Amino acid sequence: MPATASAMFSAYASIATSVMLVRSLANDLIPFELRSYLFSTIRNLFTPLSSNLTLLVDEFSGMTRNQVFDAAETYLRTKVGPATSRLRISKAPRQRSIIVAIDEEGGEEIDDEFEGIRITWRFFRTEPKGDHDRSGEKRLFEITFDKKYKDRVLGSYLPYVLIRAGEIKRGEREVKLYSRECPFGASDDGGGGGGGIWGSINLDHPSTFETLALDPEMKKAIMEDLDRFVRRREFYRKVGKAWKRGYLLYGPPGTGKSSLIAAMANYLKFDIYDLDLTSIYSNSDLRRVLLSTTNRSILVMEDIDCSVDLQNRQYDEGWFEASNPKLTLSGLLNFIDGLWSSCGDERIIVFTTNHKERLDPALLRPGRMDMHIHMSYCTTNGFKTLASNYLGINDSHRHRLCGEIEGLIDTTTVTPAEVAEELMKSDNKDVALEGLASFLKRKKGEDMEKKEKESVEAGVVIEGVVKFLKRKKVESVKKKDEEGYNAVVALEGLVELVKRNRAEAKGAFGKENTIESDTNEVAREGLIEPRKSKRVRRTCDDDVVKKTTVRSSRRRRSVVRKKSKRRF
Ligand SMILES: Nc1ncnc2c1ncn2[C@@H]1O[C@H](COP(=O)(O)OP(=O)(O)OP(=O)(O)O)[C@@H](O)[C@H]1O
Repeated sequence: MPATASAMFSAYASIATSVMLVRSLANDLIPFELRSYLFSTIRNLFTPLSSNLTLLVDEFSGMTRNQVFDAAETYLRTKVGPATSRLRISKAPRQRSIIVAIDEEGGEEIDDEFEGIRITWRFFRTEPKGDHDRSGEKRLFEITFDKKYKDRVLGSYLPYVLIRAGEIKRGEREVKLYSRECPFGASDDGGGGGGGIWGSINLDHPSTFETLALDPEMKKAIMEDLDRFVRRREFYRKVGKAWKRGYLLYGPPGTGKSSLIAAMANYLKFDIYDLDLTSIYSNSDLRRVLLSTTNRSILVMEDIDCSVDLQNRQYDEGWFEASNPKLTLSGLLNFIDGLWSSCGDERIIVFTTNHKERLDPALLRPGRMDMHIHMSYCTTNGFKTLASNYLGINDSHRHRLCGEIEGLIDTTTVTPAEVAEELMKSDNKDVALEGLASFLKRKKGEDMEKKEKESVEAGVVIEGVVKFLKRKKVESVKKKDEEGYNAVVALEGLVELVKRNRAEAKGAFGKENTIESDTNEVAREGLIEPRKSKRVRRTCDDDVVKKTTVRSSRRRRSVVRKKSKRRF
């Protein structure tokens, strides 16, 4: 027995030595490529041929996220079948619905079928290979299917997964409100929007176009404008314009500017980036912050007239800007319609102001802010919407006080916020509407008192001017001073004009909601035919004054010329 064991051991030793010798000879004599080929041929001889093909989907593609991976995560949530044994659920604070996802740890397999092709998805992770491996843990999906369907899976199935994932995301999407001063510091969804510069929370603002107290025509116009904007990707590309749109919302405080922005975001499911310009110190700061916003978003700059002193355009250009890297108007304009504006798609920019007249004309120039929306004091239509929202009162169930209230609203400067406040005071319709009616009567009294006071003050000033002019006219006639006389007559004309405008303005409250758009731009956008285009402009008190001024001063000049000829 021992002799046999020793013989076996020596035979094994000599075989092992020969194998090692052959191997080292093969390594030395046969090139690497030929060796691999031989080994794989031998291996294939003993392995049954697989009819399956496996695709690997990494989480990252270079430095950026792999869109197929992200789409698969979303898509597979809807593919949970009877074979699935573990699911992962989550809900971030303020998120409305529970998110169900496949369990990444359990190596779950999910079967899917597409046009008769059976496809199996499997999720797995790869651990870093030792301390030297800097790539860290990797997350992957494995997609397995019959090889013969390779083209259909790559050409039809995967694009379908991408589209479906987009639809699912849009359907369950929560609108986010991003702010640089967000108390949560980072996005509460763990999502990457904002690149760390912005923090976000879910936008819980319930405002919608249905709840907004606005003129129905104006609501329709804004909604149509938004719809047209989002479906015009190809149009913007064709005409060589950045895919963005600017809205200027102006009007007194409490007329619904912020509510309209929330309604727009809820309607389009666009995130809101709320930018406080006072926290921006330089143009490069602005550029950095704006570049970290995402597509399909609304960038809001509220109270633009008081945010920063953007009036001094003469200092913006040239050496001054280079030596003072502060935030300037030109820096801002560059983002609205300069080269930087083309960075990103489907962007909406909204400026709000309580004082449009204080804005630099450069900001208002056509093409900068595409739509100027006047948010007015409450109108009858506005009241009807609020009464329906707050008390469930509508035209078929009109309250006895509605007529009186509508009459009062027409002649009072009251904001929708004030009306809403009164309507909220009681659930009882009688009590709430009686409260509103007496509030409006009080307000109307105050309005009239204020107007009367202003009118008396202005009247005193005008009378003083009239007396002064009469004296001067007599003096210039005595001195035969034709130039002085003409000047006095011209000034008299102006005084008359002011008087007339005051009378006109007394009747007008400027209460209609209006939209102004540059009609060339409107024509370009295909809203109206170019030949019918004209500047759409109505109802602002200032406009009434401006138009009258132009017309009347022309008339006045000819009257002055005739009169002075007659006199001398
Ligand atoms: N047009 C409106 N339709 C419905 N509700 C409105 C409207 N305007 C104001 N409100 C109500 O008044 C509140 C304040 O309005 P909002 O903040 O939108 O006004 P704003 O014009 O943005 O004011 P500010 O200029 O002071 O920011 C809102 O929460 C809403 O309840």
